[in-house]
This record gives sequence, structure tokens and C-alpha cells, in this order.
Amino acid sequence: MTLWTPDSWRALPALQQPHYNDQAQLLTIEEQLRQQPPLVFADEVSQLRRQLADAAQGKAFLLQGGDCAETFADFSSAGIRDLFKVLMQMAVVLTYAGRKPVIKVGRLAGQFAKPRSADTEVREGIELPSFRGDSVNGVEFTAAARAADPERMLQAYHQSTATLNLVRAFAQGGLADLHQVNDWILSFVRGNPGCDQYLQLAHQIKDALAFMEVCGITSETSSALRSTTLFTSHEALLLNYEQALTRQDSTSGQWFDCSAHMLWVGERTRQLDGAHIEFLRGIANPVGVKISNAIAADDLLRLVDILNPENEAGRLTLISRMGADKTEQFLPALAKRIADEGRQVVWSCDPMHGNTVKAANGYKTRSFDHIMLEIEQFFAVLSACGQHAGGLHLEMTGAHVTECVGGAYHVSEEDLASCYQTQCDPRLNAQQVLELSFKVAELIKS
Ligand SMILES: O=C[C@H](O)[C@H](O)COP(=O)(O)O
Ligand SMILES: C=C(OP(=O)(O)O)C(=O)O
Repeated sequence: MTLWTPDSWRALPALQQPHYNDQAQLLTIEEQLRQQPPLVFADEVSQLRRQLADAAQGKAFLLQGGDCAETFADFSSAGIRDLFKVLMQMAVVLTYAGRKPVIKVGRLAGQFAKPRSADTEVREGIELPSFRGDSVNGVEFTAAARAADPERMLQAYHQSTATLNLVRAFAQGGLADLHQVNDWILSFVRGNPGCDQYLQLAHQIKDALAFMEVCGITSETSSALRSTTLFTSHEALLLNYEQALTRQDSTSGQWFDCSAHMLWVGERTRQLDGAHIEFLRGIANPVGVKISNAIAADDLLRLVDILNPENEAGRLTLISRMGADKTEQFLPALAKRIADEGRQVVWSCDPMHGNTVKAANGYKTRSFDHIMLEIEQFFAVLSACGQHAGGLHLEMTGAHVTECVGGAYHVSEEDLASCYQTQCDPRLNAQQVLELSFKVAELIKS
């Protein structure tokens, strides 16, 4: 294996990269990013890695979720707060009903770039570059907006710092206190089917807290009751951005990509000899790889060995995203091979990206039933292979959107138009996510 350096990826083919017209401007922005403070610290990253080692061994569960893509336009403290609350709600359901510690990792504070199926989009005979996320170009369908602009990476960095600042405050400053378990319910979820079940669970938690208080364990005496950690993650797609935020830890000598605690590489950029895998192999962060039915077991094993040559639990998460129609057929051979070869990985399920369809009225959507079915199949396949179903990876929001159909609240195809806000892929809303959490908790328990 050749020597890794933060820029060794540059000698290899990098797919899904923007075409910047002004290379000198790109270099200037990279230099400016290099001068910025890190977003995360080596110790925090190592802490996540240790927790993921527990997930690999079935002793914890990874909950990774957030926007398909963060946007410059929808940036608000209310939006971040609502996503935080929904993640807390899910975590409490999975922890209490599923009886496992939950590692909370947001798709936030850096999730601004999207890989696309097509390089261009045609509307009424006009062809323009596809929208690739706010850190690359603008969503408006004009030539000016769709031109890739490196300055956008700086704006994404600054929005990420502000987001992370607020997330850290929420996690440490009261909103995460377990006594707030009722306040995590968003107003539009109240009165819906899943809410009653949640209120019952909240009631039981409050009873347990009252008992603990009598025993002298309160929010004042126990930091575990009053605070939490929400780690950050995003797809390591824009390698110029990732390299600029990669720093060497002076104590250990290891390289950390300080743009997020965890990075993943997508289904479209995980080529064994490609730039993205080359970049990820050298950083000490925990990394994830999305895998569909398109990967062969031999290639998966090679990928695992490139990214985790020491076979350390917690370093690598394999995120299966095959679709409800393919998981039962294709996942068993992969999971069995990893088990037979004794490789330590966290198996996580992304039930979103293999289940995208176009509704009759043209909206890109996903069905709650297909999402649930893929999760059930994922649990069944891993259990049959003697492996742990270690996590869940969701595109979701705290906003009251109608982007995925189905669920107990019955979002129909006709309802999609009423609040369809995503710029790329459809997300589960807070009530769909709550309903899903109770079902997943049952799967974890069983
Ligand atoms: O979120 C993932 C991808 O960026 C997205 O699914 C691609 O969508 P497209 O097929 O419309 O390009
Ligand atoms: C692009 C994504 O997923 P995938 O690589 O699995 O398509 C994503 O998670 O945003």
C-alpha cells in the first residue's frame, strides 16, 4: 500500500466532484479553510470510536439521522432545536424500550454536498448542471446559480460552526435533561397515534426519575441525567473541503478530519481504487461506507481491509441501503462473508436510499411501509448470520413535512404537495420517526 498523506487522494480518480471554472479561486478558498479552527476535537472523535466499538459488539445502538441536505436558506435555531428534540425522543424510546445505550450521531453541521445520478438537468429544453448541494451550487434553475462556486464551501463551514455551537449548548444546557422528556414532543405530533405511546413511556421514565431522586440521584448530581452528546457526521464528498479541515494531532501523530466526528463515503464514490476511499483510509475518525446490492462479497472484504487494516471494532460502519425488494436476497451473502472472515464492523441500515420512488404526481417519495420492511429484513438477516444489527441511518427532520408517504398518520400521495420542502430526497417527519422508533425498539429487544 502506498504512503498516505492528506492529499494522496489527488492522484486518483475522484467521482462526483464539482467542475470549478476558476482553479486559482479554489486554491484561495482551500487556503482560507485551512486557516479556520477545527469543528471537532480528537478526543471527542476517539470517544465516538469507543462507543461504536460497543455497537459492533451488540452492546449499543447507533442512531444516525438528519437532513438529506442542510441548506443556507433554511438555517434557523428552531430547525436545529426541533431536529435535536426528535433525535432525543427517538433515543429515549430506543434506550428505554430497546434496553440499549444509543449513540446519537446527527447528519448535520456539514451535510451540504450531494452526489447525483445525472450531471445535468433538463427543463423545457434547457440543460444546466445538476444541483449538488448548497456547498457547491444554487438550487435555482439558472446558469448563474448552477455554476459551482468554491466560496460556498466557506459559507458551509461557517454555518456548520454555528450549528455545532447550538447543538453543544442544547446537549449540555438543559434541553437534553431527561426530566424534559415531555418537552421533546413537537406540538404537531401531540394527539397523534404514536404520541400516546410516547407519553406513557415518558410517564414511566418520570416515575423512575422520582424514585432515583429519593435515592439522591438528581440532575445536579448526575451529568448522565442532565446532558448528552450529539456527534456530527456527513458524507465526505467534497475532498478539497475535507482535506482543508484535516489536522494532525500533536499528541498521537494521527490525522483527524476535523470537519465532523464521523464521515461516510456514499454508494456512488466507494470505488476501491478511487480518491474517496484513499482519503478515508488515512484519517483516524470512525468512517462509514454505504453499500447496495451492487457490491460483490470479495470487493466488500477488500474495502473493509483497506479502511480497517487493524480490524478494530468501532473504526468501520457498513451502512446497508439496498431497498426492501433486495435486502433479503443480497445482504445475507455479504453479512455471512464478513462474519466468516471475523471482521469487526458495525452493521447499520439506511432504509431510505434504496426505497426512493416517483409518485404519480411526480414527487420523489418513499413509503413508510417499505422503510419499515427493509429494517425488519435487515434485523432478520443479521440475526440469521449471528451478527448484530447495530444501527439505523435515516433522512429525517423535526419539521412538519409531507415527503414520505404512509405511517399511522397516513400521508398520501395527494398530501405530498402540502408541505414538500426537501431540495433533494424525501425525509421522514417527526411523527413518522416516532412511530418507527417504537417498532425498531421491539426489534432491538427481540
Ligand atoms: O441523497 C442521495 C443522492 O444524492 C440522491 O438520492 C440522488 O438523487 P438523484 O438520483 O435525483 O440524483
Ligand atoms: C447520497 C446518500 O446516500 P447513498 O450514497 O447511499 O446514495 C446520502 O446518504 O445522502
